[in-house]
Amino acid sequence: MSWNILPQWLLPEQWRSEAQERGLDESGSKAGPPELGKSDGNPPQPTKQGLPESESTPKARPTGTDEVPTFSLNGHDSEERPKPTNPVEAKSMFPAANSAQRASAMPPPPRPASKPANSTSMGLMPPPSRPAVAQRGPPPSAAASLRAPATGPLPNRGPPANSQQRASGGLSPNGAITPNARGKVLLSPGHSPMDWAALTRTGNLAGVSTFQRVTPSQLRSMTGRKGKPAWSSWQGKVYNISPYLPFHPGGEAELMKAAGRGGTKLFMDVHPWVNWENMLTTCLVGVLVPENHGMGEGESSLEDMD
Ligand code: HEM
Repeated sequence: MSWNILPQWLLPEQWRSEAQERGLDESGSKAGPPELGKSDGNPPQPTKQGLPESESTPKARPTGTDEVPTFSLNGHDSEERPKPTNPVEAKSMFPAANSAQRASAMPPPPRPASKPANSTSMGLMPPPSRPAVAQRGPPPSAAASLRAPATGPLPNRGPPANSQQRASGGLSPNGAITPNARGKVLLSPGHSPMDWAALTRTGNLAGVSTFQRVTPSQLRSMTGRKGKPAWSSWQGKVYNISPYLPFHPGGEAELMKAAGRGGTKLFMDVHPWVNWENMLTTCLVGVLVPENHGMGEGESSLEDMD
C-alpha cells in the first residue's frame, strides 16, 4: 500500500489510525510513539520532539519546498520513481527521465493527421471540404452525348435562326449576326456540329438517288432559291449544301455565297482546316463535268429530269 509514503497529517482519518495501530512509519519500520499522527487537523510542527533518530523522510517534517508528493494507487511505482529535480522534467513525466526513449534520438511518434482539433491548435488550416459530388441525372442518351463534343469547336446554341435575336443580335455594330470575333453565329438548338454528324449518319442527304454528272449550267441553277436545292462544288465534286445551312457555324448567309457555284476559294479563304469532305460525304451529288459532257446540244440530263 502506498499510504505509508504520505505524511501522517495527509492521510485520511481511517488510514491514519490504522497506521498508528500498526505502529509503522513511512519506511515500513517500527515507528516511534503514536503521538506522531495526532488528528488535530494541523500539520506536525518541525520539531525533533517525539521523532526517532532513524526517521529520514520529510513526511512528518515539511522541508519548506513546493514539492507535493504524488499519490498513486500503485504503491510500487510511487516508491521507485525518482523525484525530479529539474522543473521541466517535473512537468513532463512521460517518457521517464531515465528511460530509453529519452536517451535515444528517435523523434516522437507522429501525431494522427486526421484530428481537426490538433490541426487547428497547430495553426494549420483544416483540410478543404470535399467538393460536392456533381449532381448527375440519368445517363445521357446516345443522341445527347453526340451533342456534347469533347473536342473541337463548342456548339453554338442560341435563338433560332429566324428569331429576333438572331436578326438584330450579335456584337457587330453593323447588325451582322456575328456574335464573336471569328464570325461564328449562334446556331439554333439541335444544330451543333455533333448534331450534324449524327444527321449525316442517318442516310443520304444529297437529294438525288443516283450519282450525277453535273454541268456548270446545272450547277448555276441550283441556288437554293425558288424551291431548288443549293448545290456547290469543291474540287470537282458537287454537294447539296441545303441540309447543312442551319448547321454552318459561319451562318447560312456565308454558306449561301457558295450556292450555285464553286466554293473552294471561299471555303479555303475562311477555314482551310475544316474537313469539308468528311462533313459533306452524304451530301455528295456527283462530279462536275464540262458543259457539253455527253450531250450533243449541251443540254443537261438533270435539267430534263426536272
Ligand atoms: C459546305 C461547305 C462548308 C463547310 C462544311 C463549312 C464548315 C464550317 C465549320 C466547321 C466552321 C467552324 C470552324 C471552326 O470552328 O474552326 C465554319 C465556320 C465558318 N465558315 Fe464555313 N463551311 C463551309 C463553307 C463556307 C463558306 C463557303 C464560307 C464563306 C463564303 C464559310 C464561312 C465561314 C465563316 C465566316 C465561319 C466562321 C469563322 C470561323 O469559324 O473561322 N463557310 N464553317
